[in-house]
Amino acid sequence: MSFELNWGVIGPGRIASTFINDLLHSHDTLRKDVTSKKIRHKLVAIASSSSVERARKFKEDSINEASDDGIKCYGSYNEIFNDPKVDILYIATPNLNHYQLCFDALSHGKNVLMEKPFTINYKQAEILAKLAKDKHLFLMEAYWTKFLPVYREVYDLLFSHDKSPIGEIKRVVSDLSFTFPRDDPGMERIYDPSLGGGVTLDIGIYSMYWPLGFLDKDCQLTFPDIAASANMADTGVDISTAVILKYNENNTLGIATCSGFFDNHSHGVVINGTKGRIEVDDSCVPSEYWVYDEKNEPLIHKRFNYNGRGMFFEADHVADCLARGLKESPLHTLSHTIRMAKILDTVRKQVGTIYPESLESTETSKTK
Ligand SMILES: NC(=O)C1=CN([C@@H]2O[C@H](COP(=O)(O)OP(=O)(O)OC[C@H]3O[C@@H](n4cnc5c(N)ncnc54)[C@H](OP(=O)(O)O)[C@@H]3O)[C@@H](O)[C@H]2O)C=CC1
Ligand SMILES: O=C1OC[C@@H](O)[C@H](O)[C@H]1O
Repeated sequence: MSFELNWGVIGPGRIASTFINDLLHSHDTLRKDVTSKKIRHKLVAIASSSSVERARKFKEDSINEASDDGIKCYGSYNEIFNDPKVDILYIATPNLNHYQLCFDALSHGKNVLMEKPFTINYKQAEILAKLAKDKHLFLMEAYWTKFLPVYREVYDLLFSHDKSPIGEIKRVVSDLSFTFPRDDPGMERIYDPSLGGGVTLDIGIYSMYWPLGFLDKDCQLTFPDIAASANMADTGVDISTAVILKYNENNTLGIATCSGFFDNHSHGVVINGTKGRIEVDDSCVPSEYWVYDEKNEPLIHKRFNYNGRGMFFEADHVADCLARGLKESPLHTLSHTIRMAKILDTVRKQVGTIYPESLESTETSKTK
């Protein structure tokens, strides 16, 4: 029996277009549940807050005709919350309204895949997690990196065997940096504090998730000591940031950096152990990893190629969770999301990225 998941999209912009293209049009053989027809994804509705024409344009641009089985287009977000055909909403708006939209979606009984950063702050993240639990709905932060084959294999190498090939993990160093041109209109969401800008919430989250995921994988350790510092943009948000996370219980260090000043072409992640190290090419979209022993001898080198961006790994995982009746991903739990939200709050406080009170608020109003 095939499980069909009916998706609705809120925020028909850049990343939503990539996600939908992956979801519907990638037939990669690594998508075992899709190629075997165990799960089937369907897009049933798209909502734009600007106009119904914008939703229609998104449909025309992102979806081939074969996938258009009567997709509804709405000119307001509120309408999609009330569409009974929608099983799960993928919310892909800029950071500023993540909390409000997710709150409304859950309140209307919809499961949610919420783009990163999950919320503006920790308090909002906690409220959403509790709401999903109270309403028995599925909720996951769209930290898609965690579902890519490189992340999964490295994780399994380190934690699913009797012996890790690099001994005890002692340090994780990671970076994610891109050139974010100050005057490019598409960069508004990075520079504008009223849109929840700053590199910490935009890309720092990717580099910080490696230390969190590998040094405190089950979020069981005491919250780490954090020291953060940043270069600031003239708009008052951080644009190049360094964070140290010190875990006292297992005596480990995470060093996570991110910058909007340059593209980092060097390896994005190094996991140092007592008997070797693992390097990963990129902290956001990893496609390759290397394992070395303590004498710097190469042990493993593996590269993955697939068709599409790879956001389908996350989407297929979500479908599998829903098919199994799960309300939370076992791989990317809400504890991870809430822990990360607390780390992000701490970093922002230390570096001085301040948002308007309206963004930080946990009060909700009705979405139009
Ligand atoms: N997983 C990943 O790899 C990536 C994730 N992201 C995340 O996805 C989210 C969206 O990013 P991106 O797609 O680049 O965003 P866009 O700037 O393309 O905006 C997405 C859509 O959000 C809607 N929107 C709602 N409110 C606003 C507002 N106040 N200002 C502007 N647009 C608004 C607009 O659609 P309409 O008006 O029609 O409703 C817009 O098209 C961000 O939170 C970002 O962090 C971004 C890039 C990559
Ligand atoms: O999530 C993201 O990943 C890729 C970056 O280019 C983008 O700014 C960010 O939002």
